[in-house]
Amino acid sequence: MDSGDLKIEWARQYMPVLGTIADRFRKDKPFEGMTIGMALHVEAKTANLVKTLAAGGAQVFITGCNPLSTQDDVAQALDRVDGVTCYAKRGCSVDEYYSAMDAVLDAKPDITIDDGMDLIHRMHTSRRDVLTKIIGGCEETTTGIHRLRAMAEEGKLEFPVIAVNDTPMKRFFDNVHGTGESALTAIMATTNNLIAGKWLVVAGFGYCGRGIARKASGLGAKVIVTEVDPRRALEAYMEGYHVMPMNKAAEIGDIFITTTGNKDIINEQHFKLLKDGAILSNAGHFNVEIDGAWLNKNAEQIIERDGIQSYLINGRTIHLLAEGRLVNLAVPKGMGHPIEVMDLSFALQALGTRFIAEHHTELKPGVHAVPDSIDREVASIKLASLGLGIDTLSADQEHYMCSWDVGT
Ligand SMILES: NC(=O)c1ccc[n+]([C@@H]2O[C@H](COP(=O)([O-])OP(=O)(O)OC[C@H]3O[C@@H](n4cnc5c(N)ncnc54)[C@H](O)[C@@H]3O)[C@@H](O)[C@H]2O)c1
Repeated sequence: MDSGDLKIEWARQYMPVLGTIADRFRKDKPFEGMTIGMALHVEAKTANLVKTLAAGGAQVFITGCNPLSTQDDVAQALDRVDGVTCYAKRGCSVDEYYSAMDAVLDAKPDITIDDGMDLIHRMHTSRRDVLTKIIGGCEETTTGIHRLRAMAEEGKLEFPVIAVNDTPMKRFFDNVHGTGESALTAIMATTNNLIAGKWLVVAGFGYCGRGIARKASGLGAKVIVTEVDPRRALEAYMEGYHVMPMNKAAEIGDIFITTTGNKDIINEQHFKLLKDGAILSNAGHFNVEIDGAWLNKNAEQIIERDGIQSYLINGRTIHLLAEGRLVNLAVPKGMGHPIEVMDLSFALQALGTRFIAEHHTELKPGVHAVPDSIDREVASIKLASLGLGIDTLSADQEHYMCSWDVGT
């Protein structure tokens, strides 16, 4: 086994839910004769999802969904798996990135699996030739769902897509615990900085921001939250965090993590306020949350280290991690989410893909929720793998929960 195979095998040991589903797929072959096109972060956990779909009879074609998140040894190991072709390469140019997407689309997929909606966007613009065969898709992340909903509202989305991100089993674990732990792990591994005692600014108190704030606070950071939603800002305040606008936080923060899914969160006006040595990072999907283009254009000097660009501005140095791309995956030491978390998210992807394969004729073009039965099934398999039991509702309790006639 080479390093890529060893990484995939390491992850497999901690993915009992996906393992259970792979055993079922091996028996039932739900994707026999189908082609699945994927654009996901190509690393060891994703490789196990790909192998699960191939075990179900699919021909799988995959590329990356970010130029910096591919692990080349894993991509090569995946390409050697029967029924799998992998085009991903770390550090590819933008042209190479889209050529690899086109190579996936050349395979004429029946089903797509995206993280950020780049495949689906391409199919609806420059690659409309592949729309004739497609039966549906699955989307992994918040930003991809935002884009899909915007498309659907304009009547532009031409096939059904399952919003894997929007289920409790994804948001409560992947976004909260996955992004929370892995963003901080990546920052610590890249900078070798102490978190304890630092002012750590979290922009956006959504699912990801909550996880980052909670875990940073557990490590001893003094957490500042910036928000635009008054309810979420109040929630952050009640959790014990400092709440303020970014132009105030910019003067105080030592480490910044943006996770809004929005653009220009830290921009020119904030760069001018930052302390010398401030560390900026992004955990949102696209590299638009921190205005790196302004820094590249206006810095008096730029020093490149592995995963860190340091910019000299007005006599102060500002450090940007991973070019502002999602820090937990794009820094050289970024491992992405912990394996156990992706076991749940990818179990949802695998069962969502099967749902599309079996029910696409009943689904209209648009964004569809993951059926609640699938979400519960993933939770139940995970609980069983942990050896944990829970109670069940009695018939009397079920009746009580659905009735209105019993009062005080
Ligand atoms: N790094 C990862 O591995 C990973 C994992 C999951 C999701 N994501 C990405 O992280 C981003 C956030 O996801 P989420 O599930 O937490 O979304 P969410 O919608 O739950 O939270 C986003 C929050 O940002 C706030 N916000 C928007 N604009 C803002 C601004 N200008 N200033 C301050 N706050 C602002 C919103 O009010 C909201 O509370 C998305 O881009 C998503 O795709 C990344």
